[in-house]
Amino acid sequence: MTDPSASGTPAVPEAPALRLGARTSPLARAQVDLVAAMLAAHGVGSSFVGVTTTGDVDPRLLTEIGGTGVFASAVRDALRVDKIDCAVHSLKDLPTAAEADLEVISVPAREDVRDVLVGSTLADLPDGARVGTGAPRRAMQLQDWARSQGRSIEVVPVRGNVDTRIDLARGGGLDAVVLAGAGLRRLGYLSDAAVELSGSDKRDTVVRSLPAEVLDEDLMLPAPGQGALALEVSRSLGGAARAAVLLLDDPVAHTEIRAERAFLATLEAGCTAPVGVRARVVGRRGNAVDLTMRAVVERTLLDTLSVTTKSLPPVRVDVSGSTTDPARLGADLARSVLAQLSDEGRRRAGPAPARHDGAQ
Ligand SMILES: NCc1[nH]cc(CCC(=O)O)c1CC(=O)O
Repeated sequence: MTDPSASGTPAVPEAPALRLGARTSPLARAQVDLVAAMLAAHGVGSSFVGVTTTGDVDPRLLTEIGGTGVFASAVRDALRVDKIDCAVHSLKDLPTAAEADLEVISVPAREDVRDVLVGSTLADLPDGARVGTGAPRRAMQLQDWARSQGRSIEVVPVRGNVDTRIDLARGGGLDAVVLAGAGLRRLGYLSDAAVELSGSDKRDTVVRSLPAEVLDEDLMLPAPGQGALALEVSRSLGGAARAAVLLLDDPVAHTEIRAERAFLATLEAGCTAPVGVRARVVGRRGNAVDLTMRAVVERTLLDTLSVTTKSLPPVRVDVSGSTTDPARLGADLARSVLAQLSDEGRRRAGPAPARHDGAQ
């Protein structure tokens, strides 16, 4: 990370020193450092401008603060008043609605998209284990896994930055917590070594000296956009500054998040919704990409379903195809979920039963 006074002359003299804005949490800082290093590799200097957001100072659960984008809005305001040239967001925290004056122009290569259980491996979780997460998506999938294994898990709502949550699994009364692997890796907290144990290949995964397990996507689909950064600028940003930010775009990551976010937007759900989805670019033919998509959605997503369905397994859907418009594939997949849910809702409500009893 370069500070403006220490950044010196950029290797490309005409390239601007970009002011990168983000939250001041350790993870947001690490993400800005990463972007600064990518820019530096292209000879572009940068500086960090920290922004305090409502999400950082409000101690309530994110699902209670309500609305989406509590982390993003203050950083966006810094773009609007020209305090920064480029916002560095965790893409999964960014609302899907487009902003009239701002645009995400670059999505760098994705970090690990998977979630990680920290504090215990799955196999070592005791029955009735207390597992901390504030994300309905993670709670839904943990409970679905427990149900399929004939085990029980108590999901405990938690929040706080990454360190706070890890500490809850270190004598904080919880057996484990679930965190995004991307955040843990960016902070340098996750070590994941292959070890040979009696001929079989196992992994010895450790997070800040606690046992951990990277959760397979079959068990835990990520949040839309998880593991990706969004580089957002003003629509009026031009010239060398815009060109420098565009250098960091990764077409594979950008394609995947277009499909995932279209899925979320079509469900009209936000970043705290019980929705997991993963799009994966598996090939490319001319203008078209081959995409596979899998998603999991809680059955209570539509109001037409009664809360008693909460104990039912979530809806799982998948699709694959060759497309020039990844957002359409994501939207189509969401519509198939909505059709399935409203069908079930109608069946559950049923036609009004004909009454022959006692009506004289
Ligand atoms: N909601 C907080 C948040 N936003 C982005 C990340 C991690 C980085 C990423 O997923 O890209 C995290 C922490 C977490 O979920 O454990």
